[in-house]
Amino acid sequence: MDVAADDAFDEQCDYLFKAVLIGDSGVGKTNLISRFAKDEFRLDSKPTIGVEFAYRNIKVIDKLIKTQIWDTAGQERFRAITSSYYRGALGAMLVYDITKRATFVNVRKWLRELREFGGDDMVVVLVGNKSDLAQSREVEKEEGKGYAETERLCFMETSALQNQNVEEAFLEMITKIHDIISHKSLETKINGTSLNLPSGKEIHIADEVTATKQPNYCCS
Ligand SMILES: Nc1nc2c(ncn2[C@@H]2O[C@H](COP(=O)(O)OP(=O)(O)OP(=O)(O)O)[C@@H](O)[C@H]2O)c(=O)[nH]1
Repeated sequence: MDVAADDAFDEQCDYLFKAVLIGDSGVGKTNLISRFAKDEFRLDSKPTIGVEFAYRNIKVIDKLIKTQIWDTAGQERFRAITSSYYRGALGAMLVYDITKRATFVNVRKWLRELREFGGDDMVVVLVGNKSDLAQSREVEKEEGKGYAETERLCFMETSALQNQNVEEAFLEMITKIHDIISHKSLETKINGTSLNLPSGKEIHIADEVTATKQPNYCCS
């Protein structure tokens, strides 16, 4: 999409979603985002410091959705303030490296943080990245999948390097968020309150969809 087309999309977009990536340092968060947002990959990428953003515009059914994707450092000393990182996020990708067991063990720690600071309706996708390095695998696919099922998360193995399942993982998350938003909008309309902003756009952030307490959505 060129800049003019991007501006036109902004004018017409129905939803703005915020999504965050979390996981240990070096698991490939930055490269997953740059693959999805710009179709780029860097073998020599440096650790993220603070927070970075990327955007991707897509159409889901009849709605134009702009997704703002937040990337922060896996390393504690470079991390942004946790509560503001999660604020307003409707989706999260929790990433581990299939060749480093410690990054999978730490998924539990990241999930605790996410459940403490994130919204209750947040769509969470557990991602085992670097599937191109299957010969050095330390976490079996079934183990990742099993853990995701236990915790009611979506699950996918990806390779940012080979561009495998990256689009699918992000689209799974965005489509699920869209489903929840559509459901909530319907509920709101039935209850007689409009979510429309003065501009006529329905810009959704977490506060508008966390009215009821529910567990995180899973892929079933
Ligand atoms: N083989 C392979 N290498 C990858 C893949 N994704 C990322 N990498 C490499 O892994 C290293 C770390 O990638 P990053 O994307 O910077 O990792 P990160 O999770 O953002 O790291 P922090 O910013 O420190 O939290 C880089 O050398 C990447 O080139 C992948 O799918 N396959």
